[in-house]
Amino acid sequence: MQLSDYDEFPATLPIVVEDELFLYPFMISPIFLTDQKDIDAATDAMENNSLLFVTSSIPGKEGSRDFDAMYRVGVVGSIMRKVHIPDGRVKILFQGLARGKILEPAEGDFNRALIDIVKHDGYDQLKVDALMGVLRDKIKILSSLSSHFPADLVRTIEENDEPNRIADLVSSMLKLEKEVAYVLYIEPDIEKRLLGLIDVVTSEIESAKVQREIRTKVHTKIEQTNKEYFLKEQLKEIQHELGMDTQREEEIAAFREKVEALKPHMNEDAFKEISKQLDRLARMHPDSADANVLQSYLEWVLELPFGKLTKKNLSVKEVSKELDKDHYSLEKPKERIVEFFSVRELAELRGIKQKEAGGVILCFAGPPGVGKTSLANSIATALGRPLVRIALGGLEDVNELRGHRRTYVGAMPGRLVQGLIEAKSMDPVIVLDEIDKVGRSMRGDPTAALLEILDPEQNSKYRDYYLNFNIDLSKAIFIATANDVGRIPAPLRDRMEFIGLNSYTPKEKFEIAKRYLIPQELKKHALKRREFSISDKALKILIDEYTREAGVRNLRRRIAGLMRKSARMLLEDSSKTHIAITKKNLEQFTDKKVFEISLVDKKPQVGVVSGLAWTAVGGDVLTIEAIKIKGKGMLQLTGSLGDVMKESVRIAHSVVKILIDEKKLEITPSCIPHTLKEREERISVDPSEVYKRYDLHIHVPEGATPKDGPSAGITMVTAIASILSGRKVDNRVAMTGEVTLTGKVLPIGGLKEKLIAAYKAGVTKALIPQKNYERDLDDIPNEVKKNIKIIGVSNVYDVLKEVFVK
Ligand SMILES: Nc1ncnc2c1ncn2[C@@H]1O[C@H](COP(=O)(O)OP(=O)(O)OP(=O)(O)O)[C@@H](O)[C@H]1O
Repeated sequence: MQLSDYDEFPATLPIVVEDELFLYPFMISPIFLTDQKDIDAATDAMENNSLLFVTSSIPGKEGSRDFDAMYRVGVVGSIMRKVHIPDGRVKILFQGLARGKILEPAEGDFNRALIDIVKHDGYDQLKVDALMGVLRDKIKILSSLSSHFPADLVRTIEENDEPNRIADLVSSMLKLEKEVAYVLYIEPDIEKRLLGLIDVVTSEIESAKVQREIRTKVHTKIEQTNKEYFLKEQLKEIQHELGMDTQREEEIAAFREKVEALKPHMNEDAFKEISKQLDRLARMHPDSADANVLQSYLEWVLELPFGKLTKKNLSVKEVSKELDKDHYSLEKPKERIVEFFSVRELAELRGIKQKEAGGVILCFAGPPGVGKTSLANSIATALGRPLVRIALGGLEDVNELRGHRRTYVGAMPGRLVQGLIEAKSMDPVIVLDEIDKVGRSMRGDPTAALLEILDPEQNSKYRDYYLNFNIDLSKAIFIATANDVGRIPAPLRDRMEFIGLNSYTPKEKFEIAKRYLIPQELKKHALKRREFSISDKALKILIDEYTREAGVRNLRRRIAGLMRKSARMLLEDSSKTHIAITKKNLEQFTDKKVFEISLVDKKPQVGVVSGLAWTAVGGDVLTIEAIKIKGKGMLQLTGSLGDVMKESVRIAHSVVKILIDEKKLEITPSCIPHTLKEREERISVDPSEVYKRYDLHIHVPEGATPKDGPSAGITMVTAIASILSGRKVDNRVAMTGEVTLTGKVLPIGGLKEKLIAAYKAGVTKALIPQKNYERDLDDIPNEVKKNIKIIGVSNVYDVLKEVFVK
């Protein structure tokens, strides 16, 4: 349809209002109609084969089809095609023919109005040509800077002479805001219109230049990102073509299948959390960082042994059998363990829950290598449960135990949860190794976390921060190990039942090696019994001179070393069928000797005394040294002594002073430094002058090792008494005992360790508090009792009677 088909204007035409586009004559544009009034107007125009008037809505009034919401001047044109789209919209292809103007709205169900064609004013050709020249030049510049102006459009502008048409074309390409576009569109004076357009194009050029500058700056970066983006997209496309992206769907489906299978075994809380995270993963872009985090979360949680139990009933008989099978001696600890499990078995038989049965935790306490972990191992074997070992000593952060929240970079579940996963069962035996080392260098509050883990009231709802749901730990059996019970935080200590393990005597070590370590190591080294042997003498030397330890860990290593060498010799020389290690050739098989405990000095000395000490790694013999320097009765202490030990030296000093005052410790005049006058005039001096005129310096060697405790009391008394009285002390006598100001001797701890150490150091006589003598002597190995004369002492007089060389 042509405009000329309408010879009569003004004419009443249906009106369509366009909310987004601003149309110009001579443009062919698709228009989507959603408003019923627009659809009706277009339908009317099609049915009546009439022209259509299309105008834009006034900014801010989009959506309204009232007359005051639309611009008065628009485009008269015809509908080339009309299509109904399935979603209810109607699409028309509209060809603009002329500029039209609403003269007067008309009545009707849809918008109609009396429309007239807007005629252009006449113009000065010369001026307009000049303006058009300027506009064309500007457009050329703009097209070189911006992709909005394609080259063929520039050509059309060059070839066309109709200024209004060119103005329409340029306006349409500039994507002007509606208001600006409308002002230029309705301008009747073409000169003004062209000038307005030149202004707009000039400012467009400026902004295009700035944009270009910015773009060059960020160009390299964007280029790189774009390159990666496109490569990734291409890769995805290729994967899609090859059907490889179904892999992810399969992965999600596999996760879902697993979750469903585990659902009956997990609590509601867990199911909800896991399902939630799985749904999130399914919605995520597979390459996003979050997707990776969730993926590993799901991999972890679905490994948890939900609902898996070993199903074996507790049997004390088996526990006892296993303990005997793998351990020599240790009668008392074994007995205590069996008693502990008897209570549990009884409670189980009678249907009493662990909570009600008291639910205490076993703790094996003793020096390293004496079989704490190995006892726990036997318990696990007897109960048919897997063993999980959690080393608390190496932990730096309490969240390593409880899990890091998922938002933390590199987050993982806590060690306990990892342990359950490793054990593949919810009721393993969990060994909390070195519970006494907890909390000293850790971030967070490990005691609180451990209390929750160990408390049967709370551990059925144990929450790991990473999992973010509760799990039931109450089926697991916890066993703690510690070197020094005193260092376990008090609240934890209250929950535990301690089973003490002590250092082994050389004879015990010998038996353990013969019965257990050698056969076990033979197996590990693929050696047959007839291929390797070690004589008893050689084994004894190995124990005494090549290891220095409370337990047998290094001894095991030494034996393993012998076997490695033997295995090599057997392989290298096929004529050899047997390697025998004897006292003579032992040195060729092992490296340097380490003397276990240095032997005490056999030579009696003044001011040098052997004291017995207990440490977390076993007993020890400490030499205490005292010297006197002329002075004013001051006391100087060195050797990293703790406060309690310092106090006990002061007490000892006072006790000796009183002994001197009461003439219980003989001070010969030669011990006292006399003045010249006293010497010349032979003035007799009171014995008390000895402690007034001498400063004392007390030192405990191995100065870098911290020492504390009151049990060196009688040793200090001896050292001070010896130095002041000038009497020699028999160093083969060693002693331990706290001393009071009145000279009484109080009992001490760790007696067994101390006496074993004394025995190893070649001590012949040991002075111990009378109370310990009466109470603890049964625990001391016979081997020690046979070789050392043990004497109970109640006060310092008893001590001094025994120590000096006559
Ligand atoms: N009485 C024993 N009978 C047989 N073997 C023993 C005995 N005591 C210890 N062992 C062996 O000594 C080695 C060290 O023991 P274990 O690892 O249990 O020491 P531990 O007390 O747990 O030390 P730590 O405190 O350093 O962990 C083990 O190989 C164990 O088999």
